[in-house]
Amino acid sequence: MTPSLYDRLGASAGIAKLVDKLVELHLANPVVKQRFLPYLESPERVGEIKRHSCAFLAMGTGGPAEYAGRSMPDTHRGMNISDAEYMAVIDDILAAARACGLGDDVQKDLLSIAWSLKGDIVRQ
Ligand code: HEM
Repeated sequence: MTPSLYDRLGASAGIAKLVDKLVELHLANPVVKQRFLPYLESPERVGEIKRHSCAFLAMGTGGPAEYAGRSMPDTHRGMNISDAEYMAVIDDILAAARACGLGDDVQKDLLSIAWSLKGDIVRQ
């Protein structure tokens, strides 16, 4: 039996590393960095967003976590996120996975989760 995506991501420690890398890449990505730079002024909010993102990913990949953050449409409502921004975030997800040494199978599974959420996030 194939291990769950949660286990292939390296369980909670692997997911925390992936989310840290992802935030680092978003802050350097010219297409989306303006969305995230203002949060650097509230480090406690950055910590909360990271915790929520870890729980969201753990919950969606077969892990034990309970996600206590807002729904994806509620989180991204009013941001008017474009297709180009969505693609940039997907590029960062795959680059973060590669930087964390995660293999092609994991990248493919992350990509399909990301695509399945597109309608909840773009132009909400
Ligand atoms: C697969 C795509 C995406 C997923 C799974 C995702 C997931 C999340 C999650 C779990 C949070 C934390 C929610 C909370 O703390 O309550 C969040 C926050 C956020 N996301 Fe996304 N997101 C995605 C795409 C995007 C895109 C394309 C953008 C814009 C370029 C974006 C911008 C933001 C911002 C600015 C926040 C902070 C919102 C706030 O708390 O004020 N996200 N996202």
